[in-house]
Amino acid sequence: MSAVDHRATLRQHYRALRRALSPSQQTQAAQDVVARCINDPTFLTAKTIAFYLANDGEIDSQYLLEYCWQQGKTTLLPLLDPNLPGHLVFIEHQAHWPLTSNKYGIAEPQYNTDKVVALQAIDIIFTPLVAFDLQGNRLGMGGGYYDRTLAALNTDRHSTQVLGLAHDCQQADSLPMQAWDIPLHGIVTPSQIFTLKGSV
Ligand SMILES: Nc1nc2c(c(=O)[nH]1)N(C=O)[C@@H](CNc1ccc(C(=O)N[C@@H](CCC(=O)O)C(=O)O)cc1)CN2
Ligand SMILES: Nc1ncnc2c1ncn2[C@@H]1O[C@H](COP(=O)(O)OP(=O)(O)OP(=O)(O)O)[C@@H](O)[C@H]1O
Repeated sequence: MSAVDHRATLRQHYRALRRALSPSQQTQAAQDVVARCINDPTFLTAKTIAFYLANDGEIDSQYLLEYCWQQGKTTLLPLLDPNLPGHLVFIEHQAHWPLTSNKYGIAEPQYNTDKVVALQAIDIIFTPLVAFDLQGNRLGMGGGYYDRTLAALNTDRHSTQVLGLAHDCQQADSLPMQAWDIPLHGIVTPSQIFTLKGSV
């Protein structure tokens, strides 16, 4: 089986696992993630945090987002970059600000250059993922959006922490790595926070 086929098979497997979670399991998982984060020093000191709006059984970051609103943090959501196909921009989003649906049916903020935040100015980027391993490999939906966008962090000096947010059932023993993959600094699941080698 080619590497691409293998990734496609893995995607199907882990997407089915997360979609099989019941609404009450999803709610519990989303609440547990808040409990894990609110004692974490990286999270506590972060002022600007990028989230995503859950799709396809992904762990829901809405409670964590709402907690950040209460704490007065600057919260961001990804938007498919209208100027650079295949890339994301991170846009400020606060309670009740309008959202529209993108081509995948995922809600996203409206494009507004005044609200775009540069990658290096973000303290934590929570990424959605299909599967992760403890080497920091991330298997996403296959669009390459996060890898292309986060590639800028490979070269620049920065303190941005890229953290996967995932259900425990999305943990794989070992995922195939691609040359362009951007390793995660950590992974937050309902049961624990994994801090990986190389993070600050
Ligand atoms: N919640 C969330 N937001 C996100 C991402 C994500 O993975 N999750 N993305 C992470 O990069 C970007 C969008 N990437 C995506 C890539 C593929 C599909 C997807 O559903 N593909 C379908 C086919 C959909 C179609 O073409 O109409 C599929 O593979 O079944 C969704 C999002 C930006 N926003
Ligand atoms: N830095 C990059 N530069 C150019 N192309 C890239 C880059 N990163 C990824 N790609 C392209 O994107 C395609 C999808 O990549 P990959 O399967 O790793 O996506 P993914 O991480 O699963 O998706 P996503 O980040 O959207 O959740 C790859 O076939 C690759 O050609």
